[in-house]
This record gives sequence, C-alpha cells and structure tokens, in this order.
Amino acid sequence: MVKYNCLNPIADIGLNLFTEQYVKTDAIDEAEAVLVRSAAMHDLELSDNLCAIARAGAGVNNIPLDKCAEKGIVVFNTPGANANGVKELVVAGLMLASRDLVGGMNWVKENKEDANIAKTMEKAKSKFAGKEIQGKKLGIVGLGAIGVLVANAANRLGMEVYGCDPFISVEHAWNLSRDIKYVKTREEIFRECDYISVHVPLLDDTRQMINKDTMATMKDGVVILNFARDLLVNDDDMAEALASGKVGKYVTDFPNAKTANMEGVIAFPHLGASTAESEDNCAVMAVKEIVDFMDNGNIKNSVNYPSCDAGICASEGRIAINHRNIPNMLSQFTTVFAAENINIDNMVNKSRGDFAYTVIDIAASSTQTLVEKLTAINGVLKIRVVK
Ligand SMILES: NC(=O)C1=CN([C@@H]2O[C@H](COP(=O)(O)OP(=O)(O)OC[C@H]3O[C@@H](n4cnc5c(N)ncnc54)[C@H](O)[C@@H]3O)[C@@H](O)[C@H]2O)C=CC1
Ligand SMILES: O=C(O)C(=O)COP(=O)(O)O
Repeated sequence: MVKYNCLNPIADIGLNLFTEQYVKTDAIDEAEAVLVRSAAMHDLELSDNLCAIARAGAGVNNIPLDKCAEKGIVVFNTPGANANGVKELVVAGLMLASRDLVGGMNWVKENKEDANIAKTMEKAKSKFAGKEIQGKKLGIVGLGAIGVLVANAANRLGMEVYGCDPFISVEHAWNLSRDIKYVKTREEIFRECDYISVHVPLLDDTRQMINKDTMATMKDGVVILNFARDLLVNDDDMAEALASGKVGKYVTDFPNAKTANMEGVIAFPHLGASTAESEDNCAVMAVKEIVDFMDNGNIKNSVNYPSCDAGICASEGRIAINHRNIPNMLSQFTTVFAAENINIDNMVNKSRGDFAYTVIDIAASSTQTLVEKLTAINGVLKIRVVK
C-alpha cells in the first residue's frame, strides 16, 4: 500500500489513475508521495516516509529542491502540461494592454440604466480607444513550453516576434516557427521590443531581471507581461517606470501587496494554469510519474534527480538507491550483494550534479540485512525496496 497526500486540490481524472494499492492520507508525515500545485513547502517538515513529490505544474520554486535531494526525495514537475492555458491568458494580456476593454466594460456597467446608451456610447467611446498588436514587436525571454506557444500564437496574430533562451531544448527549438527572430541575449529584446513577455523559471540568474537598469534600455511606453513569477520584476523600480511613462502597462499573473494597487498594472490572481484542461493534464502527468516511480522505481521529469528508466522489473527483486554522486558507490553496492550471495540481474546508474540514482534488479528477494548494509554505506541517502 502506498499512502499519498494532496497539498492542493488535484483533478480527479488524475487521482482516479491510482489503483486500490494507493490510499489518500491527510497526514503528510505518513505519506510516501505528495501531490502539490503552488502550496509553499519550504517550511514543512519532510518525514523519512516521503519518497516523491509531484508538482502538478511547471514552477518548482515553492519546493525545497536541494533539501529534498539530500533526503533522497525525488521531485517531479509536469513539463508543458499547463502551457496552453498560460499561452491563452498571455494573448488576453496582450489585448488588455492594448485596448481599454476593462475601462469600456466598466463604462457600460456604470451607464446601464441610460435609456439612450446606444447613442451616448458613440460619444463616450473615444476615451477607450487603443492600439493594435499587429505589426508590433513582441520579445519573449524564455523559449520553453510556454514561451514557444506564445511566440507562435503572437506570430499568427501578425506580431513581429523576437525570442531568446540560451538553454533552449531541441524539442522547443523544433516547435518554434521559423518566422521568430532568435536573438542571443535578452538585452537585444529589451532594446528592440514594444511588448516584452517573460517565461523563465525563478532562478538566481532571472530574479529581478526587470529592474531600473534593464527598463532604462527599453523603448518608452513598453508593455511588460509577467506570467512567470513576481520576483522576476523589481516592484519599486516598476512603480517608478509606470509613473514616469517609461513602462506603459505591466500585465502580471502574480500581483503582490505592492503591485496589486499600482496604477498601470493589469493583474490576474494567478489564473494561467487554472483551466479545466490544464488542471486535468497536470494531474494525469503527475500521477503517472508518481506511479511509475513508486511501482517501478523509474524517474521521468524530475527536477532534482536524473531521469532513469529501468522498465518493469522482471527479476525477483528490485532495489532503488538515492545517493551522492561520489566515487566508489557502485563497487560498495555490489560488494554488499556479493557478501549476501545475491546475484545482480541488471543495474542502471544515473547521475545529475551532486546526486545519483541506482536501480538494481536481483535474483532473490531483498532481506533486512541487505537493506541495513546498503543504508550504512556513506553517501547513501535513501534505500527503497521497489519489489
Ligand atoms: N501563470 C501560471 O499559472 C504559470 C506560470 N508558469 C511559470 O512560467 C515558467 C515557464 O514555464 P514553462 O515554459 O512551462 O517552463 P519551461 O521549463 O518549459 O521553460 C522555461 C525556459 O526558460 C529558459 N531559461 C532558463 N533560464 C533562462 C534565462 N536566464 N534566460 C532565458 N531563458 C531561460 C529555459 O531554458 C527554458 O527553455 C515557469 O517556471 C513558471 O514560473 C508556468 C506555468 C503556469
Ligand atoms: O505551473 C506553474 O508554474 C504555475 O504557476 C501554476 O500554478 P498553479 O498550479 O495554478 O498553482
């Protein structure tokens, strides 16, 4: 039996994929697997029972990745599963920053009792006139799952699209329309574009990348769209830039105490992935990742451990070991199996940075002594008897 906990509501279509072997628990310290969306996990006590966390979504800045890796807890996310939901909201953001739809709609509400509204609006409407996005330059920083979809959609809407991503994957490069102008640095985007949309994870290199200095290099009246994370932008600098007209509008899915009340901000309450389709996609992918990991020891889409595909175990037993990526680990493992007179049928070892993961299929059932001896090896972080 595997106990799992949901720190946020997770769509039923995903949870229904758990077999009767999986049981939901409200006690997180009992859980071997946790499913989460944006709940903050940094201050949570992580119990020794916990083996896996699946983030039903993309951003993992709410999860202490290094602390988890140190405890042998594999963290997954669901790449691309909510990208279309975000893309569609970014397109809405482009429109709302260009046409005063909200002002116009509010005017209609305020004048709803006016029997002559059909006439008076024709006089009033000039206040809400806007600009078209066709022919304008949109720059995208971060050409991942969302950035590529936004780039291609804006291109189809007639925008001239620039993109930059020093770490672009082959898959994303392949999906990018050939009309997109790929540039090497974000500075080029800041200089050239009328609209700038950021689609990068929150990392040391991206934190506050929109600030006084970078905004000074942008065109006057530039529109900045942030559907990624609030800390990518320096809010005080943004307040100044909006007040001076340097920035025309700041469209964000991540308002906070400062930006929520700022003139010139168009904000949504983190709605990018809140569509039935995205929630379903994320839940299905997250649950499949957990099940393949718990049932088979396989790792796909982890953000703190390497990918590892050992298939389905055809041997008598399978042991999964999370360990440090240091010399001499494998020989110590095989020495333990030899001492216990257990034959190894298959072994897969993968590493990622400071951490590594080894799956060992054996021709006998594992024993308490075997697990104890493996656990005692310096550098081993977690041992799991998968079968
Ligand atoms: N508003 C919402 O509800 C949602 C927001 N997000 C946010 O959007 C971000 C991006 O999501 P996805 O596109 O799905 O992730 P992704 O991982 O597919 O794409 C991120 C891209 O950013 C690139 N990147 C990293 N550092 C960079 C840098 N310094 N300069 C330029 N590019 C850089 C990466 O190479 C990658 O291609 C997430 O990390 C999350 O913070 C994601 C989903 C929903
Ligand atoms: O996937 C992401 O990074 C998101 O920001 C979506 O967050 P949510 O699942 O809507 O809480």
